[in-house]
Amino acid sequence: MRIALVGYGKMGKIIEEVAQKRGHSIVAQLNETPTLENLNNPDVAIEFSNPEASFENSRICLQNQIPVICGTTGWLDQKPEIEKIAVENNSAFLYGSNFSLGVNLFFALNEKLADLMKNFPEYQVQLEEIHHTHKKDAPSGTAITLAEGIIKNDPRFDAWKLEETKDHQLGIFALREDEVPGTHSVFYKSDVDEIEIKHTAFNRNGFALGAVIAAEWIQGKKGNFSMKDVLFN
Ligand SMILES: NC(=O)C1=CN([C@@H]2O[C@H](COP(=O)(O)OP(=O)(O)OC[C@H]3O[C@@H](n4cnc5c(N)ncnc54)[C@H](OP(=O)(O)O)[C@@H]3O)[C@@H](O)[C@H]2O)C=CC1
Ligand SMILES: O=C(O)C1=N[C@H](C(=O)O)C[C@H](O)C1
Repeated sequence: MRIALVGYGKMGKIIEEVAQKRGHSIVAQLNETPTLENLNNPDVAIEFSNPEASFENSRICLQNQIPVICGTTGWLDQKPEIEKIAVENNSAFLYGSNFSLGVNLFFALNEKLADLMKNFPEYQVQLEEIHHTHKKDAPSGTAITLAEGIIKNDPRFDAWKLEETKDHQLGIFALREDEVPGTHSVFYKSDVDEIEIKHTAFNRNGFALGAVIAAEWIQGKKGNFSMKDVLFN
């Protein structure tokens, strides 16, 4: 497979290593807006750039019928629009707030736990994410997906907010520490005890492998997808 890396920073470089080990060719390493020329005729674009650039990068690829695997977080208000562009151009788009297998299993566990806990209001729910100090967005995309998973299953909540849980708003503490690759916890705390589920990434390799597996999976497909389609269907 010919892969264009749109965003060649910390993630782009690890994705390159993983993709080459799996026999793929890297045909573009871009830290600028993609064009038909600099994309160099890829089978897929893997987009890990920054919140300001991501929508435009995906738009350009999709309008040229290049499928996009997008891992950039912090631009989600524009997701419905990019999904419309994917369909209108008969192309394919897959967004994942987190591409690691472990986190996608954690997402499923989080939803099951939220469904179980919805009948026990004595437990206060709180989310926490910890990331490296270079991270541009807060809360993390992964924490937002976790919050959405709880809101979907527990009618006590209808929105998320930064900081502490209050009334119908589920709280997310976003902490920034040194070089932490990504740690996410969900706490259910009562007066007498606490239940905690936690995912800790040791490095970025799991995110990169998931993105390459998604790029392999999307070949020949049309429409909008998520990692649930790749891993669990
Ligand atoms: N979904 C997932 O599993 C994961 C998602 N992420 C997300 O991926 C994104 C990137 O993370 P990370 O690699 O750590 O960040 P980095 O800052 O290390 O890399 C981002 C790269 O994008 C480049 N860039 C800047 N402007 C553009 C543009 N217009 N078009 C293309 N590239 C551009 C930057 O170049 P320059 O430095 O020259 O500005 C930089 O090299 C973040 O949003 C992060 O949250 C991260 C890990 C896992
Ligand atoms: O910026 C990062 O590094 C990460 N971003 C993603 C997010 O916002 O959830 C995924 C992972 O946690 C690392």
